[in-house]
Amino acid sequence: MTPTRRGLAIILSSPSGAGKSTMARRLMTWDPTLSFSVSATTRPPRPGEVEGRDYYFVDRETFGEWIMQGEMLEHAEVFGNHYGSPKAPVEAALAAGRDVIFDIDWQGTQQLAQSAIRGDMVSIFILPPSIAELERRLRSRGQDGPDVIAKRMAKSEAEISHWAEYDYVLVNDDMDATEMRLRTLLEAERLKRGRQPWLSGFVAGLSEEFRERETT
Ligand SMILES: Nc1nc2c(ncn2[C@@H]2O[C@H](COP(=O)(O)OP(=O)(O)O)[C@@H](O)[C@H]2O)c(=O)[nH]1
Ligand SMILES: Nc1ncnc2c1ncn2[C@@H]1O[C@H](COP(=O)(O)OP(=O)(O)O)[C@@H](O)[C@H]1O
Repeated sequence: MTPTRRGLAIILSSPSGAGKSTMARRLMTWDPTLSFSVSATTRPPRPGEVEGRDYYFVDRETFGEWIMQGEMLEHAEVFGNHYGSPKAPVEAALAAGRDVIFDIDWQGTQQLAQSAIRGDMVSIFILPPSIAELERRLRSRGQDGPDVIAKRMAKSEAEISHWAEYDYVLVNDDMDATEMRLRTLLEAERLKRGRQPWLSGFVAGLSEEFRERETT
């Protein structure tokens, strides 16, 4: 069956540690039809990260080749490593009508806003409730050493300075509340673009209920 609509690109950005990966995971549990754009990176895997699920971990040479071959939708250097979104899986998902979540920085977001998918994208910036809490979250994640954490904290002000370039900005104070805000936002964006396939079935059910009332 030919899909009637293209999928929506949903961009999540934030300073490191504000909670965007957590929110991306929660949204995908809530709506399993969401697809995740698995980025390629030259940074080493963290404990527990899985190749092909969290990232494609590649060396600099391979990363450079992918760019040369035009296989990246966007790419950027962040914290001294290269990161980029492989084009083919994203295009396949969007063409099949699946919405795709991106966990990328402001540089990648700017590039996507100039790309062919710009008409079908919504960008969301996630702020921490405070800088002290941001640092606490980076430490409590327990996956980076003090030098890496210091580097990320040092870059967070510059990352935050791009907040106004996004369609929406959320403060991630309470996890459940932030997830609910994201769900509402996504539902509203889908509705706005006629992307709520379940609704026609739901309204058909209401009509059925009317008919049943008329006959009783
Ligand atoms: N432009 C771009 N940025 C990315 C991509 N993948 C990850 N990033 C960003 O790179 C930064 C570092 O990511 P990561 O090393 O996973 O650290 P974390 O943000 O602390 O979990 C974050 O701001 C990510 O959003 C990508 O494919 N493209
Ligand atoms: N609202 C929140 N309150 C408390 N801790 C949070 C909240 N959101 C995320 N965290 C925790 O903060 C840490 C960093 O979150 P993560 O999603 O990895 O951030 P990012 O992907 O933005 O770097 C994780 O340990 C996560 O469980």
